[in-house]
Amino acid sequence: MHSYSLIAPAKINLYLEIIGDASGGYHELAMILQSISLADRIDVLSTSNDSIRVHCNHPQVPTDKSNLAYKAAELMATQFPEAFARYGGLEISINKQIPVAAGLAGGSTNAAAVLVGIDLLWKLGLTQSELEELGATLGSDVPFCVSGGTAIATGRGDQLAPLPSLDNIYIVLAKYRSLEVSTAWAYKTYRQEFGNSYIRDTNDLVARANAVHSGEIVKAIFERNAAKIAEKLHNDLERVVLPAYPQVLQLREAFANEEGVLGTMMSGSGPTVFALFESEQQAEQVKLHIREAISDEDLELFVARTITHGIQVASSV
Ligand SMILES: C[C@](O)(CO)[C@H](O)COP(=O)(O)OP(=O)(O)OC[C@H]1O[C@@H](n2ccc(N)nc2=O)[C@H](O)[C@@H]1O
Ligand SMILES: Nc1ncnc2c1ncn2[C@@H]1O[C@H](COP(=O)(O)OP(=O)(O)OP(=O)(O)O)[C@@H](O)[C@H]1O
Repeated sequence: MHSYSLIAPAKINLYLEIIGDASGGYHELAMILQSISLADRIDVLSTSNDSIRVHCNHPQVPTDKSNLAYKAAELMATQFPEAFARYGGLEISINKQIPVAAGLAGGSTNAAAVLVGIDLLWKLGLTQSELEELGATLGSDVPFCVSGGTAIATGRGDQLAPLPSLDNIYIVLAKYRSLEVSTAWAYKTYRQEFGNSYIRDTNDLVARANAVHSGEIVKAIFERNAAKIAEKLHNDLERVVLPAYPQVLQLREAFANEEGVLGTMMSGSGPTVFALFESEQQAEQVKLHIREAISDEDLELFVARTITHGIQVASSV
């Protein structure tokens, strides 16, 4: 095989609680991550030269060494120099459907797809946990993007425990195209404003267990009860992003006033806001209403659904 075409799904955060400081300027988290059907397509191709090249159909995405997909390929070339020498260079094409800098792990899922694609292309036979470990060196969201589905993520977001998979909960996602929120800014501002309220002694296991409130949403996930899950959505980063970005707050309020919305929340560090629905029809209807209510061409709206997997192979040649 000389090329693999992969599907790289976005994620939403059903739950994000900041528990404390971790090392290296990161924060210790308790999260629930969920893969969704909104996805990019990544083609990974072996070439006869010895270089790595990235192409993307989206003008906002860099194609140089700063692209996370490039970094993933470079990491594999460094980790497996013999395979790199044997199989030659790599050409990576990104067909971007996931909005950029949106809090949906767009770059992270591209990197995860490149790790999976190169593993197959070079017949390395890496395990899922080996791929996740490599992914963690590229970014906190990358390990989840490899396996996907529904999972609890702790540590800096890279320690994963799978949850029962949630299929076919419908979602509307809303994002202003030109609005970007820096993830580093969101965490730094949270630390400055609320840092003294989280658990500092991270070795105190009882204090930590009491501090994490994710128990109820986890129970609702085990029951596969969409309405209960939607009631327990939570994201600590809303405390800094909503006051600083009135447009994100406006979207949160717009969804909250719509009929059929089970629950609404900002994803990750934003600025995407999502809402959950029992049916596709309700989701489509609310998408239409929001489009009418906020007649701004900068607003992007998508209907998606929860899915049970991360990176998947679409085809190989
Ligand atoms: C907001 C989320 O998307 C929620 O899933 C993630 O926590 C962020 O994941 P990511 O974009 O893959 O993050 P990284 O590329 O690892 O880190 C970007 C920046 O976010 C901050 N960061 C990230 C993760 C974490 N647990 N604590 C942090 O403080 C750090 O300042 C870091 O420099
Ligand atoms: N493959 C990629 N796809 C999208 N953006 C990329 C990629 N590689 C690098 N970037 C850069 O990373 C920045 C963040 O984009 P990305 O779409 O990954 O954010 P995000 O969805 O907020 O990620 P997360 O939810 O993991 O914090 C962009 O502004 C872009 O310049």
